[in-house]
Amino acid sequence: MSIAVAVVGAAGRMGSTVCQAVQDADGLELVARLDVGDELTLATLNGADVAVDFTHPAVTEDNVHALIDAGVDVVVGTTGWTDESYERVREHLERPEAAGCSVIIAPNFALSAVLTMSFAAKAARYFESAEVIELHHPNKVDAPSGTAIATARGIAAARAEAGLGPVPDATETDPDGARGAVVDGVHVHAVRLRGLTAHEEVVLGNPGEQLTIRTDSFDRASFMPGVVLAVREVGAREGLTIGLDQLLDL
Ligand SMILES: NC(=O)C1=CN([C@@H]2O[C@H](COP(=O)(O)OP(=O)(O)OC[C@H]3O[C@@H](n4cnc5c(N)ncnc54)[C@H](O)[C@@H]3O)[C@@H](O)[C@H]2O)C=CC1
Ligand SMILES: O=C(O)C1=N[C@H](C(=O)O)C[C@H](O)C1
Repeated sequence: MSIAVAVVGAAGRMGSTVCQAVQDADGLELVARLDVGDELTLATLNGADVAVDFTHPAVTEDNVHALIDAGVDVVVGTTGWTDESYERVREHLERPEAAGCSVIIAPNFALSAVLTMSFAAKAARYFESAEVIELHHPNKVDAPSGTAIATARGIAAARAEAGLGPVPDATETDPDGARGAVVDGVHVHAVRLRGLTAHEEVVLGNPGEQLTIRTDSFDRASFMPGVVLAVREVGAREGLTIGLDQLLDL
């Protein structure tokens, strides 16, 4: 039996690519293409088992709650999630009327990006310094990227677990924010450049040495195997899953 899939944000860069990937995937059937202005109801979802959301950070949480209310499993690639918004989804999924629904939210579905996050967290405890540089197309609406935030948080957690203190940094004056955003103590720098798609570099430093871990998504095709895997797996999971790494044997 095939899995019926609705795509929310279907007219966008990712949504349109996901529609094609679903149509090309064995055992998946595209039953609805929804975009801004469409309601998310049983009728518009057109019998979907799973809805995939690639929309906008300002609307994705509301979409997920509406999709759970409509009784479908949800796969989310949209960024902008916080501990608080994750918690609200978790609580929603625990309500009796949401029984049987599950949600996967991943800041990045590309294997190279998922491995970059994993390798960076593994390496972090061995280095005094760690910074994240993300580089994206100039149409991206949010900065830093969801992937960079997740990477920085993974590095920070590993450093804390290893008992490392703050990264060394003698900066005394930085009126214009040249040192970038600071996510859990890790500096994150965002580049927006015509010609790029989605890229990230993690730089880790010790006296006399540097480790660079880099991921490059040259094409949105890079995200599709991860999205299709999540669509296939979401029905077998319970509650909220955060990150594609949870579906891989890393
Ligand atoms: N997790 C991952 O692997 C990836 C995540 N992303 C994220 O996906 C999101 C979308 O990125 P793009 O496709 O590049 O953006 P986009 O701007 O090309 O597409 C977004 C689409 O969502 C639609 N939309 C906006 N509000 C809506 C609403 N309330 N209901 C339904 N549709 C609505 C827009 O009309 C548009 O068609 C961003 O947050 C981006 O960071 C992007 C690439 C990979
Ligand atoms: O907007 C994008 O393009 C991307 N967004 C995600 C993010 O913010 O991490 C994933 C990937 O970097 C592409």
